[in-house]
Amino acid sequence: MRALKLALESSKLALARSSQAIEKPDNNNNKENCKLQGAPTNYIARRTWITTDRMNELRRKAQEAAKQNKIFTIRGCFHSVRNALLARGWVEKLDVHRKVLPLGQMTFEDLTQRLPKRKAGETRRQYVLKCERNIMSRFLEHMPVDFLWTNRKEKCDYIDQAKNPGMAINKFHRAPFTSKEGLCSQLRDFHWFFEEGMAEMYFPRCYNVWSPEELGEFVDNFKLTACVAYLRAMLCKYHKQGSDSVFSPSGKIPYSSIDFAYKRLVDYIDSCQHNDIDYEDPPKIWEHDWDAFLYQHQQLVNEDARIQHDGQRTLEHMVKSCITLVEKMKVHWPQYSLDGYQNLWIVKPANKCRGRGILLMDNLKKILGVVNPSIASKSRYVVQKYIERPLIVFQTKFDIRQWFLITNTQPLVVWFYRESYLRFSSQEYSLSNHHESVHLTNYAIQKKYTNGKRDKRLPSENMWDCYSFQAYLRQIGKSNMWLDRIYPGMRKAIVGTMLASQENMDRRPNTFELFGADFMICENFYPWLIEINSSPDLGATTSVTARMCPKCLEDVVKVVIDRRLDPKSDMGNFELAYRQVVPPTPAYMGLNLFVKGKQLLHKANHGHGHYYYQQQRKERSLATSSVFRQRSAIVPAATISRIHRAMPTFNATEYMEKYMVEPLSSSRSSISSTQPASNVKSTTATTTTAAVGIATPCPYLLKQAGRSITQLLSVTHKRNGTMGVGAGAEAAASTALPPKRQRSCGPRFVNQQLEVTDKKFKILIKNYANQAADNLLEKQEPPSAPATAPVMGERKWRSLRNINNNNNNNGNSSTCNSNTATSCSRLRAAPNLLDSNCSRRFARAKSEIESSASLHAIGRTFGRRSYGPRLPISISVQALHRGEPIVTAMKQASSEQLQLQLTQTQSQSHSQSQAHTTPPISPRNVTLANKLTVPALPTC
Ligand SMILES: Nc1ncnc2c1ncn2[C@@H]1O[C@H](COP(=O)(O)OP(=O)(O)OP(=O)(O)O)[C@@H](O)[C@H]1O
Repeated sequence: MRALKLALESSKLALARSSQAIEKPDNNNNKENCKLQGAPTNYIARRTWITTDRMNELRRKAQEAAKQNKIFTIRGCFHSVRNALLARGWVEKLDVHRKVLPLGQMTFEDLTQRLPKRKAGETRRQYVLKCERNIMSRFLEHMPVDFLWTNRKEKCDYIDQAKNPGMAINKFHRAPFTSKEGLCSQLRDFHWFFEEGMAEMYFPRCYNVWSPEELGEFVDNFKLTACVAYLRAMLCKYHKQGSDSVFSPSGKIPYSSIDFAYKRLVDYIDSCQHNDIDYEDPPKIWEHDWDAFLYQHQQLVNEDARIQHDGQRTLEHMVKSCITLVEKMKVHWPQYSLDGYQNLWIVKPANKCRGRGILLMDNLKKILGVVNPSIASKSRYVVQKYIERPLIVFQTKFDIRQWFLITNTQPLVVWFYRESYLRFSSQEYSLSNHHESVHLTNYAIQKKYTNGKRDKRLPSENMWDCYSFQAYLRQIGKSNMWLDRIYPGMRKAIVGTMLASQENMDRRPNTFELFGADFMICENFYPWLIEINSSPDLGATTSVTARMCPKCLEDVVKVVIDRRLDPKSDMGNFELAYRQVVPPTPAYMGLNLFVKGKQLLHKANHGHGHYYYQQQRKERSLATSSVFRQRSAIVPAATISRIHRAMPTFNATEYMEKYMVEPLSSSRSSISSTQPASNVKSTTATTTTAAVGIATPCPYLLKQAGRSITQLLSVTHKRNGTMGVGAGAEAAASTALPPKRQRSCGPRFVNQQLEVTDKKFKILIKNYANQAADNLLEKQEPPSAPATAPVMGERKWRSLRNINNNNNNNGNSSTCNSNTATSCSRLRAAPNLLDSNCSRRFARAKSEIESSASLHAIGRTFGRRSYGPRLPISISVQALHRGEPIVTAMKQASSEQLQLQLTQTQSQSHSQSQAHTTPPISPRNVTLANKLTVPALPTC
């Protein structure tokens, strides 16, 4: 700082000295002085206006500006900014004069030579002002700039700013949301930044398809969107044009396509409600099935083909089910409002602007051909869902350009401009014509086309300011929509984007930037963010922009300059949208906190750490290099996982399986082999058969046993009921768990059911008979036939199992079957028990988990499908409160406790077992039963 101050002092001294050089000859007449200084005679003759008086005046002005830190530089034609600054006493240092002359050697000639030439049409006054600005700028040659307005980012500017921290600059070095790619990745995790009423986001789902992972996600989403679109298109046609327009005995599209789409949506809803958590084998859909379906969708939507129907089946039931399903889908498909029937996507080059290279596509194969060509190409793309149902004004599409200003990133300060303007396309909106003149509304594209046949009320220059739009909204009876939905929606989206990107922006002070965001309005008047531009077009291209742009620039100066001096000064049309409150840092308590550690080296390293590291890096870079990606023709998920294999990963399930299941199964074998033969012999013939099963346990057997239990236990799925069209479709959404957060943003839905189930748990117990349990079972309980398996566990298990559908069963004694009737009545009679079955079961299940140290528990991520084998005993507890840790891993079973439990089980079951002809269902017992009924598997 001291050095910096010294440098500033010396440059100010130089400025004073240079002024002395001019002051000396000022005592005599101009001509002589100029001769003395070596200025040509005709020079003065030509420019009689440059008197030494005037020169001294300019010098004093420059000196004053330097003293007050009011030196600015503008790159580009931002006349409004220049004029606004000049009006505030600032002096411009032209960008061309970057330290041409050595410090302190400025002569009269230096100041007056090489002045700009007079342009044609320039008045004398304008020219004089221009020359004076030029001369003043020369006075300031060695002075640091205090305010830089530039239209391009240059490294040297940020170096200058580092030297002179007081310098304000109008560009952030890093603003990742300004590229399509950056915006997409910044908003990926937006849900972490959601703030009720402050930061909300409507951003059409978008994928950086150069990344194999996101490409896979896009493909999945494309397919699912096609399923939704197919059912919607079918229903829409059915209702509008009648069944004959959709169904026909000679239809090209097989009827099974409806079933196909229906099942995919049911699966999706199941997944959103976490009902798929214990699916062992999710249905495999082959690529050729998808290809066929996507083709059928195209046929239905674009070619007006019909669905084959023999007329024997009634359509009403199917249509009803589809309507119910689509309604349910709305809850779990946040971007439902922007989807249409065509499944249109917009493919954008990641780093281009002005609409260059943008394509509209609805064919998956073609999209993949563009974004993932077989020949390696440098261009990257993002694929975004096209808003098929935008709000259109007089049948014409438009978007809104909205300015906002960021004046600080840490803490975040966002200013929102109250005015905005609309940009119309030159042709009427149509989904059958995918031409850019219809669908891309940016000015750079539309200026290439003459306006087509459109409503006369539309502006010929294809622009409206927000006031005209508000007048239009009043005309159509939606006057409140601007203030209630559109304007606050845009504001929240901007704040949300900034919060999501804050960490990746510069932290430098005195930096601000004006951004231009593009929004599209949906039919329901919600604004959807399309893009944010870092250098918005501020040229006066139309009468609308000619009025608004200079005003906006002036207002920026008001916020950035005037507010520094007076916080209450006028801010023009800018309003403060967000000012982050930073919590105070707690006082330092004198704790000496430090992290101590040692570098971990790979075991097989043997001192070749660097080599090993290099190898790893090579593998990783190969796996992620574009060439590799191109070669690997990334479509199926399997390929993607192959690419990622090189990456170091940690799979908790695998880890636990490795360290917990294997020793268990091996010890299980040893236990079985050491089992006293007398036990086996003393039992009946059936039990002998069962004993064989026990004597030869294997992971396969255990897995099979576990699977059947899982299938039995996952009652909440009601999967069988929902698989077919119209069969119990309601059940799919009956399990009211919080829906999965979508990675792309959209409207937030409030579901009544979700609120109700906040306090519920769904507990699924899967018993894979762990070592201790087996031990006990084998020692204490004589192996019995499945028909005589103990009963006690059933009640317990049922209580756990039925927790989720308590709402339906509550108070309904018919749900208690003959086995549980006793327990139900007993529970009802007990005065201290909780009011409802639900709470009783919940309480019992919870206490059971808490008290049971013998159970292994494993927490699972929401919504992930489980493919791999499970732990010996696992409890999957879904805490319905989102974000709550699901289940913590519990310790290995203590054999005493298990023994105790099982002894109870046996004693109770023994008395009841005779009464039942069917085997009672209990997790533990079923496992045992499975083991017993499978005498010997070939794989064992
Ligand atoms: N998801 C979308 N749905 C509907 N229309 C869209 C979508 N994305 C973009 N558009 C249309 O395409 C136009 C150009 O899109 P975008 O702004 O992303 O491209 P660009 O090349 O960055 O243009 P510019 O640099 O002029 O802002 C938008 O003005 C809008 O009309």
